[in-house]
Amino acid sequence: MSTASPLIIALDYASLDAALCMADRLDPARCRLKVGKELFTRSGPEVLDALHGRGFEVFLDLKFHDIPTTVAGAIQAAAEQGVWMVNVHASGGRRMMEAARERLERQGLETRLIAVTVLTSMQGEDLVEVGIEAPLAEQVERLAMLARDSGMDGVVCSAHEASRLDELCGKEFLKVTPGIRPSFAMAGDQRRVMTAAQAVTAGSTHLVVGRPVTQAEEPMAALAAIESELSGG
Ligand SMILES: O=C(O)c1cc(=O)[nH]c(=O)n1[C@@H]1O[C@H](COP(=O)(O)O)[C@@H](O)[C@H]1O
Repeated sequence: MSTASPLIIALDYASLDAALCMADRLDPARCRLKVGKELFTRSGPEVLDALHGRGFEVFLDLKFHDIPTTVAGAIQAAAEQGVWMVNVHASGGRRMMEAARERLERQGLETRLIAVTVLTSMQGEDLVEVGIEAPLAEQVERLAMLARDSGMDGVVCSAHEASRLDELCGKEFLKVTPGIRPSFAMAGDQRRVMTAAQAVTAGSTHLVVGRPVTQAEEPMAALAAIESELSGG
């Protein structure tokens, strides 16, 4: 099932059963789901079949970062499982991203391909520690433009950078933003956070939401509260 909702719920669980339990409480007409490293490493492709079978579109978030041939092969493998979106780290560089794009095109695969700029858990001082002296916003812009020029459909960025990336890369370029904290939720380990409504106003095209929905007593009620924030309610 295809949905017009910008919401992507992160199924960050340690077991297939726990992930499917949550999926069964959500509605594929009102959100997409994200499968990340922990769940996929434990369950393998079985989780993708199970979620597709329930009608969900899936963002497979494995953030590949390796030599170009290895990443191109991994992206092909992901796309052949029928996922809606996959990602790489933009810091893997132009040749890596171009190889991934080329492989999808050669195989006629339509999975959306995006690149992570700077993780939303990072701040300027974290970048300095890994040898990047540029201000965080500048580093995000640099990686987003490199991603666009290397054929990516969009980027993962925080909502704080979305409006600038709208100007630089255009509206069509996807801005997938984690670090969404509805007015009722805690920031936790996230550093660059915004509410869903603020993020969409800033130019985010898709919003990744994990714990504010998955740890809510009533996940669909939490999702409905976010929808209501989005529609100005
Ligand atoms: O690629 C991602 O999805 C991602 C990139 C990023 O910069 N920051 C980030 O938090 N994420 C993911 O977004 C989700 C956020 O979950 P919550 O913090 O629980 O809402 C997690 O699954 C993270 O792995």
